[in-house]
Amino acid sequence: MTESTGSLASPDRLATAREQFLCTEEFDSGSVRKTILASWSRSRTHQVAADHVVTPFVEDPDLETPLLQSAGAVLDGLQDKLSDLAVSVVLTDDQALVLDRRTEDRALERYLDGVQLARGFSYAEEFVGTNGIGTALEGRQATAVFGHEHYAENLDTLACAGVPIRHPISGQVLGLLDLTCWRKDAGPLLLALAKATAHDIETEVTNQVGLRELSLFSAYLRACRRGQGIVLAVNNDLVMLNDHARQLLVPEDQAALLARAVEALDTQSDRSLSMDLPSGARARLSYTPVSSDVGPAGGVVRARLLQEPEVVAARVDSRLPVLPGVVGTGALWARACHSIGRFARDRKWTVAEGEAGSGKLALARAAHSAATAGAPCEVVELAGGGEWEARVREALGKGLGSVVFRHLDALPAKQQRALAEVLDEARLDARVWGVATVSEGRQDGLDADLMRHFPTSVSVPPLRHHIEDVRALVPFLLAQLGKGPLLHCSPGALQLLLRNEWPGNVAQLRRVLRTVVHTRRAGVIEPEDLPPECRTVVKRVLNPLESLERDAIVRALLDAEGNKSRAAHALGMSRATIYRKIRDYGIDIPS
Ligand SMILES: Nc1ncnc2c1ncn2[C@@H]1O[C@H](COP(=O)(O)OP(=O)(O)OP(=O)(O)O)[C@@H](O)[C@H]1O
Repeated sequence: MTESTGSLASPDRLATAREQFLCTEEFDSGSVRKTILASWSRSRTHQVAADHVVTPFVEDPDLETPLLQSAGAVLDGLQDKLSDLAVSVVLTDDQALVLDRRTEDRALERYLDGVQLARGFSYAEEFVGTNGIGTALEGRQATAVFGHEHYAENLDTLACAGVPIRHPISGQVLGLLDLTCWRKDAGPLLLALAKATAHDIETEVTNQVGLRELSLFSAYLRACRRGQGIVLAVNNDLVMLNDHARQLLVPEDQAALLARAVEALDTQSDRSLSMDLPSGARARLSYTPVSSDVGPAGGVVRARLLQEPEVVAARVDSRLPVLPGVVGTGALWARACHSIGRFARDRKWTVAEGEAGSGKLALARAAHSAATAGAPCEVVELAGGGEWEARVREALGKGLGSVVFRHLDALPAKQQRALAEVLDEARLDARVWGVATVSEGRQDGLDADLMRHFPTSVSVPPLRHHIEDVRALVPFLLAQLGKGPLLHCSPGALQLLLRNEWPGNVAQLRRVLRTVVHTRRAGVIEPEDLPPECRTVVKRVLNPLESLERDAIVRALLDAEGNKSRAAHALGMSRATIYRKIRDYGIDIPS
């Protein structure tokens, strides 16, 4: 629904009402349309300047988006038709960042440059106040703003009509089409033309989505025809599963495989990996990205179950106690505990593979304690070179207990062969259990002779794949840090911890809690006690310089109660820079 523009008051009445609103005086609210009045109030809350436009600038906006590709031909056509008129055609992303602007009229073009309605600038309502772009996106509906209805004074000679563009399947707003002209030339046709153009772009998006999905579907069918295995195809809007996937995988396994496939979408490269599934199956996956004439279309995963069928059938009961010294009942974590516990009991040498800090060593120790309490557990660190051979011989020489070969993948190829020889010579019997920890995705590159000694493997899930275990990990780790019954988390703080991606896994959570216990020794941990990294949602591990910068921005934003301009000022940064960095670091602080 769009509010009628027939109810527009005369420019003078509107100008007076705006002046009075800005001076917080009594004014004739009947002369201002409801949507505009609501937007003026929001603009005031955002403390937008009413006498000029200063808005964030992004130097290199992403111009490779599907929306821009779909809109190109439509914008070219409209630009041709409007070539004799003083009308500017603007396309923004869903955050009101201007991606494209076409203006044939030189005077209008100069004016728009002056008010920063140009590529790379944001026209979000929180920066510019009431305007056809930001206000339409805020209300998620077609909106025209005429003359003095604009919040910022120097937009009052303009009229603009913005129409959100939606994804044909998900309905998600992808961006916005705006037409801007001089106020004196504007009429109801402006909004009608903007709506028709946005509709044409949506039709193009539909065609292109169709092309992408057709490419994905063809790749999926090719993979299905190639064999009897499990095949899944995914993109951000769509999931396809073949019959084998439905018959061989229980729903939890399907969900775990899909989660892996969706993560792989970001990489756009072929990948092969093995993973344990919640049901007890172990699967070997190969992921192939699919592209189409109009860009990336998604990816196809082919999977093969490696585990014996009877083992697959043995489901893990998540109510069973986990191993000693570790906590968590999330399906994938429980699966890893179950497998490694069984391998330790059966003395089957094992590789524990997983991301840094995910708990590989903790699991190895726990499995050792469960299987052979009282016997020694020797951990031999293989990263960083050094005299590992003597330590390995000494550990094996005890002839019982467990030996953890930590960071086995850090050993150069030649030394991996040397280790295989040491293990051959040792002629160990079933009293010794060996377990090696390796980084995610590195198992395949290990020396084949060495791998003969490690016939089984376990994937240790990253914390984000059993995030529910944060609830159990927090009290457990606090107790380890000596604060057991003294400290606990408030629901708000726990919520923040549960929302984090934890690229550094449990080790990162432990580090965070260690920081917290330095400042709060007893009582309740509140959100403000948590360090800045808990306010961000970022999927990669930041380097030290990036972490420092992120922390400084989070602190400045907290000090400024979420006000980005004040935070930017305090840090001596431009608003454009802080705006970009907030996006890059996934910082989430409500104003
Ligand atoms: N489920 C768990 N329950 C209790 N503590 C855990 C759990 N998972 C991990 N931890 C703790 O998290 C920290 C990191 O775990 P650990 O050292 O085992 O990780 P890792 O995968 O071996 O790391 P890296 O590959 O970096 O050496 C340790 O303090 C460990 O005790």
